Amino acid sequence: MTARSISRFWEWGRKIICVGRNYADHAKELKNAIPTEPVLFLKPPSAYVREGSSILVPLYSSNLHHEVELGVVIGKGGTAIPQSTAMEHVAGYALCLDMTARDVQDECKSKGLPWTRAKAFNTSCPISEFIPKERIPDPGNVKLWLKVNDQLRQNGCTSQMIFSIPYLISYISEFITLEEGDLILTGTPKGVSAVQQHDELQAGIEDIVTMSFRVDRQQQ
Ligand SMILES: O=C(O)/C=C/C(=O)CC(=O)C(=O)O
Ligand SMILES: [Mg+2]
Repeated sequence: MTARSISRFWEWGRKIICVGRNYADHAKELKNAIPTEPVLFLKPPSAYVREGSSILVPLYSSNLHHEVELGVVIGKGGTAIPQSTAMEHVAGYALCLDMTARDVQDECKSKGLPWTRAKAFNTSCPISEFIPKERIPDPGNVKLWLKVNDQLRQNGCTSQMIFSIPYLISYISEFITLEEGDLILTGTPKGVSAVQQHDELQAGIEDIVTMSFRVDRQQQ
């Protein structure tokens, strides 16, 4: 039996913990208040989709949005991790999209319901290859971009995050034990917008990684 490798963390079936409203410019574009503590939600491992497969617009949505985000891959688990040692728990990173059925999310928000149908559907978490930790020495200062059909829509920097990666690891692990293979999505900068069937999405982290996905509609 071959040993499993963290470089294929998406196969491990571990948690995907997402941080929302972590960039003031994105919170403002959706007319949300700037949070005073992290806003969290979860996606299941069935949300993962890799390059070569399509992002599927759920049958029940007509307003699917892209959100480009830096993902943090946990290499060493822990509970109540102090900020001072939080980065020792990081194995590496991945470029991620937090695909969001915005129409469904708006409906959930207006009814005071959870965002699960808007955020956790199959293919709602496209990811790049695994990026070893050494390749991003300062994850708090890297540029993220996303194009739709060659048009730049998002162009932000992780230095704009309200809550830093060490803070998020410490905050989350106070009440959710982090495990090897978990992924934390750290929120999106401004520029989110709708995608349509047959669109081509391209995203990148500086010259470190790029990825491409096609959008299709879920079949009946
Ligand atoms: O509150 C809203 O209207 C929307 C929030 C999000 O979708 C949060 C994120 O996922 C994010 O900021 O990355
Ligand atoms: Mg997001």
